[in-house]
Amino acid sequence: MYEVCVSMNFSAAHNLRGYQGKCEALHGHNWKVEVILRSALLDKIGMVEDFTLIKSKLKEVLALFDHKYLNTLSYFKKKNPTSENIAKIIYGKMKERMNGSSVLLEAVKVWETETTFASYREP
Ligand SMILES: Nc1nc2c(c(=O)[nH]1)N=C([C@H](O)[C@H](O)COP(=O)(O)OP(=O)(O)OP(=O)(O)O)CN2
Ligand SMILES: [Zn+2]
Repeated sequence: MYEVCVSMNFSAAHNLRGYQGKCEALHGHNWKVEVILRSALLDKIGMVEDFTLIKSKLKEVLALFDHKYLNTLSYFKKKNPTSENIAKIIYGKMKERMNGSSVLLEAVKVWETETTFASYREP
């Protein structure tokens, strides 16, 4: 089985409603997002999928969040903008853009700090 991964950053502000602690207040992060694709087969030029293509899709998706106050976006009106929820939204948006591909979208990892990440994959 082959895996490829593309990572990219976005910067945004958020606050976590109902959080008992400092994260309830408005603050920001430079999130790092990793998108991991998996395939048993390679295409005829030896790739799972071209990094360039994955990067352009991910860039489009992360533009939804970059330099935004996440709590004001429709996705986070009811749900908190946690790394878990962000990972699931990015997963869905990447999946839409991979429609028809034989390659599996294995997981999306969202690093909030250098030492903490949340990931989402389909069951
Ligand atoms: N499971 C999750 N836990 C937390 C999330 C999350 O998205 N998922 N988010 C936060 C806050 O966003 C918070 O800003 C992160 O705080 P923390 O990890 O404490 O980050 P710091 O850089 O401030 O770390 P220090 O070690 O305190 O300097 C919290 N939890
Ligand atoms: Zn935070």
